[in-house]
Amino acid sequence: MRPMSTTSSKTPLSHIRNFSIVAHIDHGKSTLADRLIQSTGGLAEREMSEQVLDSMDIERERGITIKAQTVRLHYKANDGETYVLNLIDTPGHVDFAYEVSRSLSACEGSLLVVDASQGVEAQTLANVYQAIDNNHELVTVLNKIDLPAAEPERIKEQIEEVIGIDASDAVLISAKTGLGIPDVLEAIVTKLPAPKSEGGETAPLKALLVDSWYDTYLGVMVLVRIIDGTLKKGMTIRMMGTDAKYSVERIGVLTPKMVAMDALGPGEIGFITASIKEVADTRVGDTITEDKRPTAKALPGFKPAQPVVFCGLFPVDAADFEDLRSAMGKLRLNDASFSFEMESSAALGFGFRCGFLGLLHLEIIQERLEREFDLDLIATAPSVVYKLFMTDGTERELHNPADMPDVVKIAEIHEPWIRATILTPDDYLGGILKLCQDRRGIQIELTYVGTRAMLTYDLPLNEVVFDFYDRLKSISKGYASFDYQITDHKEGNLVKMSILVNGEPVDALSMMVHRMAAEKRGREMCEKLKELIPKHMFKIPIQAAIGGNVIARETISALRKDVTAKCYGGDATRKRKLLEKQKAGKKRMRQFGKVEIPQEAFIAALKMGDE
Ligand SMILES: Nc1nc2c(ncn2[C@@H]2O[C@H](COP(=O)(O)OP(=O)(O)OP(=O)(O)O)[C@@H](O)[C@H]2O)c(=O)[nH]1
Repeated sequence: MRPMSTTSSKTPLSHIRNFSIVAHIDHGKSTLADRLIQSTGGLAEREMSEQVLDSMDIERERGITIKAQTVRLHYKANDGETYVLNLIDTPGHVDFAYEVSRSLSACEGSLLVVDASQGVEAQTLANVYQAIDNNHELVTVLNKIDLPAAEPERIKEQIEEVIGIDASDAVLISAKTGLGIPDVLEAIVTKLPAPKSEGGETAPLKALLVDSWYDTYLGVMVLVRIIDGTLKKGMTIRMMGTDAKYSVERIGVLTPKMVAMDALGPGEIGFITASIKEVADTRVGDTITEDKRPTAKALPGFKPAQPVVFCGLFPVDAADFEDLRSAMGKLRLNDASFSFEMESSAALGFGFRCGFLGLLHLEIIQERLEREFDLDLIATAPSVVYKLFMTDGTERELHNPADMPDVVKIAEIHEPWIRATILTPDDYLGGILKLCQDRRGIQIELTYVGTRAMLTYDLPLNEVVFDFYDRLKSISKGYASFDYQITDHKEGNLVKMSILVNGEPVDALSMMVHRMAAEKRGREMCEKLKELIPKHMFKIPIQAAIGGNVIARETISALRKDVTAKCYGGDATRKRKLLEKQKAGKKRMRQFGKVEIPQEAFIAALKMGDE
């Protein structure tokens, strides 16, 4: 007898649909996914947490999806047949484009969700093109038609014009009220193709390793998509990329609750556990086969996601160093794209040099370390990866401005460039053009989508990692959308700018800048630091320098001995306030030689204002 929790497997291919949802952030992907789960009975209403698919707290708070997950739904269609629908969730943010692409490769179709009041945005484009690249069939879904501002007919035209796909039969829904959800389910069955399998269920096993994560109870879990053959419990599998062998312990699907299975057949998606020690032992994109009867040819693999932004993370309190190391180790268990190695800074002591997929990824990790592990951290200026071509013919990568070799030994410095797509209401176009121009951007294209401008710019990533996105949002009052991809490395006239406080270089503030922008940036940094560093008993010079050349300078004047002297003794409240202010200022300071620098000064100094 089989245990009760086990479901029999191997749905015929014709009755399987594997799909993703692609959308711009906030267009309602998670709300729609919840509705689909709810209306197919995957979870009883009371079990629905607000957003079932976004399982991590921070994701929920920020309303973004980070880790791709999957659910298996059972749907009885109008033709009377019951279908298995596998939804693979994809992250919506530009930093995680790589995860989007690997999730898409496990399915045959996508729901393209567009907010019927907002229309096509930058990430709609980026994500839909990725789906098209993966040969996906698309079902267009216009969401939020309950909103008075919804204009489904206009948005249909816009989709046809901008994306170039037929949107005449788009499904109109409100994921919020549930309107139109049955039509979405029906469209998934009738418009998206069933998976294909050349070999069928008796062929040698060929499965795609889609994702892996660490579960506290079950250990490493691997999400697989079966292409050919049958994956069974107890089978000895081999990962063709790493040549590692494992015995399959558990097979299951997420509904979204875990349900055990005996086997998975062609076209199916599920997870396995196999006593794999670390997530790092699994390689996303790898082909899984049966050890004793392997498939002849592996699937084309993915290239691993490369960190593109690096920064140093240091504990404010040196005693927290070991805690920081262990917290980072824990986060890495589930996030192989986050890397770290020990670093020591003259200014900040011991910490870690960390690599991230992008700025949002950096922020999320920093926030999780501070919140979940209760650590106070100082982050240094984010840096992109530069390629250094040395005069002796060798090539090396520079992740940290502090490691910059002697300039006379460098022949050329190359920096990464991106191609950015920006969609904005016409009113803000002027401001955005100026921002792109100030950041060394090269305009590639400017077209119109209705009343909105669509801009394509090539920009050095170095100019984007600081606060480009924040600036873009503030210039456009939040209306502009932005997406990018890294294109190539190009030679740049780059120099390392150091900041000296009271004659001592503060290594955590040094950064790579373009020669032409160095003076302006140096001046801004000095001015900001002048505001942010409290007065001391002596004069403090603040200087920006390239090599031995000082390019900007400010001086913080010396403090009068008694801060309350000006109060003439009379006003007691004012006196107390001043003293309190002074006391508060003592918190989270770092000592640099004789000077104390408040932590906020680092963060603020690294965000350069344009105006
Ligand atoms: N009025 C209205 N609001 C909706 C509808 N669908 C979603 N929303 C709201 O739109 C916001 C964004 O919805 P989400 O489902 O979180 O968007 P998302 O696309 O999953 O966002 P990411 O997870 O960041 O990719 C939420 O505040 C939803 O409540 C709808 O049909 N009508």
